[in-house]
Formats: sequence, C-alpha cells, structure tokens
Amino acid sequence: MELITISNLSYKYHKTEVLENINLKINNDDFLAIIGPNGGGKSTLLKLILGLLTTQDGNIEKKIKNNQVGYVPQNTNLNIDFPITALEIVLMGHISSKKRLFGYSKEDIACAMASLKQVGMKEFANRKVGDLSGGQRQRVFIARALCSNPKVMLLDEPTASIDVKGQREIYELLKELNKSICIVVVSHDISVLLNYAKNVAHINKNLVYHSLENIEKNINTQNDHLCEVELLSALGKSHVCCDHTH
Ligand SMILES: Nc1ncnc2c1ncn2[C@@H]1O[C@H](COP(=O)(O)OP(=O)(O)OP(=O)(O)O)[C@@H](O)[C@H]1O
Repeated sequence: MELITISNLSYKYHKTEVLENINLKINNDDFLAIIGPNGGGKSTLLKLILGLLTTQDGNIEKKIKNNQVGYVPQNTNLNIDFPITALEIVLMGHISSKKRLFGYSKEDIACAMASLKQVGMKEFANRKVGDLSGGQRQRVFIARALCSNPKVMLLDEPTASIDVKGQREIYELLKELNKSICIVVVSHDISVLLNYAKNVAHINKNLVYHSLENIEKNINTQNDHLCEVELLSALGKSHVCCDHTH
C-alpha cells in the first residue's frame, strides 16, 4: 500500500534550487535507502516529508497522519554529560492521551519500556545516556521514535560515527522493525546499508530510483559486505567486473 506519494517536487532555499522535480512513492513495506553526495538534498527531502519545511512546487500526499511518521534525526544534539536516563529519553517521544504537567502516567512508562524492549535496551532503562555506547544510544532514539506507533520511520544518518559492528546491529534492528514498519534511511554507509535496503533513491538535486530486488543475481560477493565496485556494478552504473579481490 502506498503511504507517501511525492509528485513533481522542487525546493529552493532563497533562489538556489536544491531539489528538482522529485517523484517518489513510498510503500508500507519499503526499506528505502536515500543516498547521495553531501549537499545533494537528502535532509531537505526528509524535512519536507516530515512537514518541517513547507512545500513550494509540487506535492507530498500522505495517507497517514503526521504522528504516524517516526523520526530519528541526524546528530541528536544531546549533551551526553546531561544526567538523563534512557527511559527518560524515550518518554520524551511519548504522545500520551492524558496530558500531565508533571511526571508520566504508568501507561506512558509501560509504553516506553515496551519500546526499549523492542530495541533490546530494556535492561539499560535506568542507565544514563552518557554511559551508553554510540550504538546503544542510537537504539534509545529509535525506541523514542517507536513510541508513537509509527507506520513509517525516517532515519537521518543513524549510524554516523558508529563502528561497523554497531552499524550492522542497528541495521539488523531496522530489518526486524521493517516486518511491520516502512523504513526510510538517509545514509552514507552505502555498502552496509545496501545489504538491508530493498530499494534505493540517489539524490543529487534530482532523484534516481533503483529497486534492489535482483541485486544478489548481479553480484558475486565473498561475504555480506558490498564494496563500491560491487555496488556500482549492481546498480548498473559500471561495467567493472565484480570478480575482483578486496
Ligand atoms: N536552511 C538552509 N538555508 C540555505 N541553504 C540550505 C539550508 N539547509 C540546507 N541548505 C543547502 O541546501 C543544500 C542541500 O542540503 P541538505 O542538507 O538537504 O543536503 P544533504 O544531502 O542532506 O547533505 P549531507 O549529506 O551533507 O547531510 C546544501 O547545499 C545546503 O547547503
């Protein structure tokens, strides 16, 4: 089912066009990787989808409510020395039906704990976020986005400054979540990400869309890590033979 339909979308900051005539359909079971060079317009597209920026030309049609779009921003500007626990971070994302001035209801806490459990961080609920690894901290932010039961989760560079093992763990988690949630990830970690993504949108002002359904048929890898040569070959951008040594 189509959740988000982007048609003929262009966007300018002042007079500089950063997105030009973007067309994209995002379906409920997608695991979409958004890749492209620095300054290509990836974050701008996410902000437009989230409604943080207002569309100028073109249209973004959402078949879901705004609170059904979960968001894990780039570089969550968290001072890791600030004495806040993982549970408190997740509670910040909770949209409770019963608004309270102080404190959280038992239901809020139970929901936040369920989100932490979903990302494998239940045992760390009372740990200060500054005492978590980068990968664990990112799981906590994913748990926060899960609080509103999203149908789509948008993640902007979720594995920046996380080591390769941590990156894989995050992507394994996203793969699991993708069984019930549409995942859209902006990333530069192309080779790791492409082992998990089902489709890829390359954005450099314009958007080029690739389905990765047949990627295994096109390439020959020794392990589950695609190098850039294999990637380009798989996407049909290169005639370089994939039989090569790393
Ligand atoms: N608020 C703004 N005002 C003016 N220009 C902006 C603003 N935000 C972004 N830009 C410019 O728009 C272009 C696209 O930026 P954007 O952040 O969307 O790219 P990106 O693909 O996400 O880049 P990166 O990979 O470096 O995060 C860049 O040239 C950037 O400098």
